[in-house]
Amino acid sequence: MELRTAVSPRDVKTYTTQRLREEFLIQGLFVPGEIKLVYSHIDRIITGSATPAESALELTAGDELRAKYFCERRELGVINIGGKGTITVDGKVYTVDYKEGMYIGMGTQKIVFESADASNPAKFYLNSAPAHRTCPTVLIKPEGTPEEGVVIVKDENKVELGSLELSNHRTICKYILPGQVESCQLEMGMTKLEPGSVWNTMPCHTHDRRMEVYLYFDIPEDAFVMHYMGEPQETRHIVMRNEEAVISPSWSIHSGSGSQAYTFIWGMVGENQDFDDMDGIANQDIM
Ligand SMILES: O=C(O)C(=O)C[C@H](O)C(=O)CO
Ligand SMILES: [Zn+2]
Repeated sequence: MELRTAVSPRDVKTYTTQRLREEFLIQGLFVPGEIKLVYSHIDRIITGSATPAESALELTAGDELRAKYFCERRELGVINIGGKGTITVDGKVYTVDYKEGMYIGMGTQKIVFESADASNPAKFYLNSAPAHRTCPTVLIKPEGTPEEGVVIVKDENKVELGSLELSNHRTICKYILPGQVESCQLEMGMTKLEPGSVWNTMPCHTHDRRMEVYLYFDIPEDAFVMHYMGEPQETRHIVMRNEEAVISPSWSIHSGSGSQAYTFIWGMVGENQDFDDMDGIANQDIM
């Protein structure tokens, strides 16, 4: 498991492009046959991927957690951005299709990822946070019919924002947050830019109560997203390619503009679970 330490905004504003990328950018996700995990000291979020190919992949704690199993003291959010797969949770098999997700509660001992078709592997994106109690494990579907152990994202948690005129027309789909799926601190969801729109999270905001990680995807090889970070008056950028993630400290803005429309998954952990608890920054005030 790769370890990333916490950083001060006083230092970050002196960083070069390369240093910013070393500190905040997560590359190399979704390698077939591999689990990749990045442990950040910032609210102790773990960001990663499980991409089972010919054989199953089991999520293990690794030495870094000093735990008997990964979820001994942790909760886990998963969203699949690849082909159909299964996640076996303490022996119960869940089929998780493209853009479906799971919340896996603290205390789960055995988590195994498999793809239905090794030639079109599942790409399970993972966000994990320390947990203090066990919340129910559920499969999360953006659409469909509720059933035992399966939660459908409510219409109220599919929020259309922005406009084509402002180049930020997008839909936020909230998978894990209070009133949708119960968790200890993790919030997770997906935002899709409409064709012709390129800006996410603009006007931008910070929320010192929570850190955030973005995974950008649905980006063609010759396209990119300019991710903006930093204190509102000390903005910096990181050039992001397809299926790359970026760690956003709680003091940092986190916005992006792409060379064309894209989709991203956001995950937050920290002091509260109030999605709307944001400190907006007027466009006139960023530098
Ligand atoms: O495009 C957006 O706006 C978002 O998706 C905002 C993120 O969900 C976020 O930053 C929540 O704090
Ligand atoms: Zn945010």
